[in-house]
Amino acid sequence: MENKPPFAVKATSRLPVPSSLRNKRVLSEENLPAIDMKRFCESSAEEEMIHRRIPASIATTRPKALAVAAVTRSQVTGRKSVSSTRSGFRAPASSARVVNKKAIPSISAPRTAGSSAVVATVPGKKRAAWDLKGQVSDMRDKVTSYKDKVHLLSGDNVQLRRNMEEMQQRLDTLRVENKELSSRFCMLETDMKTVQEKLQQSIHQVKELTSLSTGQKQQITDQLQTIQELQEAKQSLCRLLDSAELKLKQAEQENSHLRDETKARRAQIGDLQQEIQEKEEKLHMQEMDRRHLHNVIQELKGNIRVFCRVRPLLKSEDQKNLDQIHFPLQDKKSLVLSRTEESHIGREKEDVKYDFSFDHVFPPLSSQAEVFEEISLLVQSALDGYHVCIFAYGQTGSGKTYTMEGPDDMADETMGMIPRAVDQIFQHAAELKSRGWTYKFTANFLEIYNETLQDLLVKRSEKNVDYEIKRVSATNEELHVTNLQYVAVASKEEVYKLLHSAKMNRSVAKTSLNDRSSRSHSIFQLRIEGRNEMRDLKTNAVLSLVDLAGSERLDKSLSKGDRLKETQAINSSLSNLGLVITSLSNKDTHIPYRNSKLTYLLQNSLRGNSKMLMFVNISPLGENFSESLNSLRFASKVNECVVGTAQVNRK
Ligand SMILES: Nc1ncnc2c1ncn2[C@@H]1O[C@H](COP(=O)(O)OP(=O)(O)OP(=O)(O)O)[C@@H](O)[C@H]1O
Repeated sequence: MENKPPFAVKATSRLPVPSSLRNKRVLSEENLPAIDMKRFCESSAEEEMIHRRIPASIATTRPKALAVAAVTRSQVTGRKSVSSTRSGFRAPASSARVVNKKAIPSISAPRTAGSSAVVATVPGKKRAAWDLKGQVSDMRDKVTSYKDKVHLLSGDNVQLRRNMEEMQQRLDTLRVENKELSSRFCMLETDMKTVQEKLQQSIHQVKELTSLSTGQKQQITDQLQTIQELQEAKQSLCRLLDSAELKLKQAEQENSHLRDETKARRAQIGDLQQEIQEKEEKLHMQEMDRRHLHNVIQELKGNIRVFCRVRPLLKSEDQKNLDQIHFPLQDKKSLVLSRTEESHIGREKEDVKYDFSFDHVFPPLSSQAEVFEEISLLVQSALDGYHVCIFAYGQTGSGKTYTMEGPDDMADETMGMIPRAVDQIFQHAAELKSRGWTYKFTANFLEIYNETLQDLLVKRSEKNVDYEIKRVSATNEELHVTNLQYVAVASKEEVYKLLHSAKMNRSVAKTSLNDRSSRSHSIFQLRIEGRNEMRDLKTNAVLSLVDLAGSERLDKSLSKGDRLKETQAINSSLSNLGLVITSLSNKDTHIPYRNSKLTYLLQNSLRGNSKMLMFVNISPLGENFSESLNSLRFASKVNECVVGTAQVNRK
């Protein structure tokens, strides 16, 4: 900050100014009156400050008066002026003159009068030495004149004292004013400091604002650039929008065209749907007719049919040991068993022929597929809601298991009737889905050994439970076996897994129980529950596929212990099966189902309203002739039976 003199500040200040200074504005050395410096020097330090402001000219005012006196004295005494130097106030005469003229005009008047009196008393001539009187008179005059001068100077002195008092008063006033001004100055300085601080703050703020503004300017520049980019993007989007709108218009036109087309198509679909409905109805009627005709054929054929299958000679078997089996006609229904027997009289040997005719005869080279083709319609009946039961009857080793299940190393070609039937059932069920049919399947697999039931889906080690055949309820004729595994299956693969595990469980038994599998009946059952929501139809049927125990008769003399018991049990159940079929054929009031576990379990599938098929399996070996003959005779009896008309289990 610039250090300006305080008076300069006062000159620009708007604070009130004392009247004595109002016209002078600035207190200068010219305006100050003459001051008694002796007294002035005795004043306080504050006064000293003022003294410093008083120019030297003021100090010279006193020596001026003394100088006049000194000059006059020198003139009187005739000595050279020394007093002026003695006073200690040496000032140039010119400055004394300036003070006299400008600073104190009021004092000069009495002094002027005094000086004129001194001048008047000085004579122009010198008195002669002898004129002592004259000289005394002159001296007296001089004394008188000096007295006057003293008197005048006393007056001057009084006047000067008055002036000095006035000046002192003025000085006091000025001091007060100065004090006020100082305090104001202090206040102003404080104000100024505050203002300066504010100014600094403002400058700082300005700087900050400037930097902020620079940043904002940059931001604005960036934003302007962004705006430009956005505008460009907007323009390109507008172009896209235009093209999209154009496309939309085209699409709308296309859409309305398509709508018209859809309308026409819908009408077409309506017509077609009606047509489909009519055709479906027709198809349904045809299906019903098919089932009816199928049933009629079954009836004509008899509800129980018998197929004879002769197994081929195995590699391990002797070719010479071949039995005399002939297939005389091409109708695939006849079979002739012949051998040379002794005549009645015992002298001659004669060829004896045994003719048999069945629903179908399969020679040794018949494939599994050919056999299944003949039973597939029967299997289909199970999906239609008929109980179906297929047996394999024959002596041990005649090919029953091969026919029903297939060989151990099963392939697609050698698959037996059970896996083929399962395959067909699931395939047809899937096809019938489009006609509104949905099916639920439940499988079980058991064996009957010595008139006891065993679950083939459970490992033998876990079989410590009793299996009892019971009716589901008093009003429901359906049967179930307690503790037996009834497994819900949804695909043929799931059933194949069950068949495999049953085979494994059975093979364990085979080694531990002396080929028990040949001595037991194995029964695979698949319950098929169909539902047609559209037509509110339900079907419920059981497909039973049975591999019967070997039917050979053992020499009673050789049968002992368990073997005898087994044989008796097998013979009992097989003969009971024959009895049941005969009773059905005879339309007996009592059918002896309860005589064996086999007939009791299969009673619902052995009724007149069910469909039955018996495979009679024959060994080609000559050594098995008698057993083959027995089997064929049994099968012929069954084949002669007419057990009634099959009925669909439909609600
Ligand atoms: N049609 C056939 N083609 C080829 N091999 C056959 C045929 N039928 C049976 N076999 C074979 O004959 C043998 C005996 O057949 P399988 O075991 O099926 O007789 P089984 O009557 O079931 O005997 P078991 O009462 O002891 O079970 C098996 O090795 C089997 O592979």
